[in-house]
Amino acid sequence: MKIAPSILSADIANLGRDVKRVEQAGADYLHIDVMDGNFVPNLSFGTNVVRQLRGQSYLTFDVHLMVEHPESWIDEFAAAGADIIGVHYEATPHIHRALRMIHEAGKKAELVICPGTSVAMITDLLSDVEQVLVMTVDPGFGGQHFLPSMIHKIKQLAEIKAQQGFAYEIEVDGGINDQTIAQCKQAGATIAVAGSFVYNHETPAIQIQKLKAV
Ligand SMILES: O=C(CO)[C@@H](O)[C@H](O)COP(=O)(O)O
Ligand SMILES: [Fe+2]
Repeated sequence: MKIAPSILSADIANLGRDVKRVEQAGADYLHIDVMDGNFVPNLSFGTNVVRQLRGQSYLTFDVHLMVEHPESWIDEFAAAGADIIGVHYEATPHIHRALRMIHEAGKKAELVICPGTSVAMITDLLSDVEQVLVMTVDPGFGGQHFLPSMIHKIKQLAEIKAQQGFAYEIEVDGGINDQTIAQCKQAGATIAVAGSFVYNHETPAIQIQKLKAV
């Protein structure tokens, strides 16, 4: 599986150093959580953080937009250096337009679903995305417990992918550690985001190796 450390749990006063640490440890993506205080009850990073880190890292930037009306932000995050832009199904009545805008900006489109959204709601969109992100916690905070009841969605997405011949990656985000990642992998997930498991440890590289070993 690809590993995408989430900088939400990094030491923000030493963000550049913490990004280098996971880059050198073999991380595949860098997961950047963008929160607007409306769609989720928290604030995090803006375009300036993406732009500054872009100058320092060759990792694929996986930008998870937890903002209302993500259409207003797609071009700005694309210009700042995002490689993959994730938009929540629940964040806009015009999700198809948002996904199209990501492609028009030359980036990979990711569709994200909250725990309360079923796969049935997004089947008409699956041919239009490079990545689907199944939230395995309620979005907004790091360090929450994994919701095992989300596993069936990963299985459903993996089945549809095989049946229809789609190539989307299946990403999981929230409460991922060296135990829960195994369940996700078995269900068909191909990318795992991990924040607190990686960064709430004095040696993030050891944590990444543990995840990669699964
Ligand atoms: O999108 C989010 C939270 O809303 C995540 O990307 C978190 O950053 C994951 O943190 P952990 O659950 O791995 O600590
Ligand atoms: Fe995230």
